[in-house]
Amino acid sequence: MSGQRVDAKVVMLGKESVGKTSLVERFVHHRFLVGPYQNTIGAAFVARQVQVGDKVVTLGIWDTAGSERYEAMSRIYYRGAKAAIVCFDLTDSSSFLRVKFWVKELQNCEEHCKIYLCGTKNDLVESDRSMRQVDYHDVQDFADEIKAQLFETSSKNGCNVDKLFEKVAEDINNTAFQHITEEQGVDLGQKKNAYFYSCCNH
Ligand SMILES: Nc1nc2c(ncn2[C@@H]2O[C@H](COP(=O)(O)OP(=O)(O)OP(=O)(O)O)[C@@H](O)[C@H]2O)c(=O)[nH]1
Repeated sequence: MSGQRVDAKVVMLGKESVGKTSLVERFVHHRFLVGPYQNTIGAAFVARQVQVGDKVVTLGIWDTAGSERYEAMSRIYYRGAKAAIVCFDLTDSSSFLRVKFWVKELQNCEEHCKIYLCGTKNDLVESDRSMRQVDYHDVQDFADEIKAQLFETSSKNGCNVDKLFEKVAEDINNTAFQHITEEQGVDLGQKKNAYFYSCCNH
């Protein structure tokens, strides 16, 4: 396996303005863009390599438009995805309702796509706890129910952003390795647990 490359499609989903583009910007370009909010039209693609042990995993990331106007198009982008990062804004309860819609879609149409829940704009709730509109326990219960991993991130200060994408790459690499090993008749006996990454400050 040494030196083998693994390429995988990753899709960003979630209501408009939850911060999908900002997450990708932070991860790929290590920056947070300030200025007037510009909604994504259709989708944008970017690729970044992540080192996982001695392997390189290339994540091909589709950043979809959150506006319901583009909903039908988003379906095109999650087709064949190995991972979906389903985002919600910790300061907007309606964005978490939208998460449930996307999770149902993925469960019905892309059963092999691994789901990651991502609560965004953690910096806002860290600076003022009254801004939190999405209860942590509700999300964790939902994540457990769908066997998803949960992250709370801030693209503004970078909290947990690399961890999220690195975990995606690691899981993709493990799955690819598991497939190869299973083809070779070896049982890895792996069991993955849902878990949660809280804020960096804790
Ligand atoms: N404070 C704070 N603001 C954020 C964060 N992430 C995004 N924002 C802001 O939220 C707004 C929307 O961010 P985008 O990344 O464009 O959201 P999006 O989900 O890609 O939006 P669509 O393209 O419409 O689907 C922008 O004004 C960002 O600056 C964050 O971590 N912290």
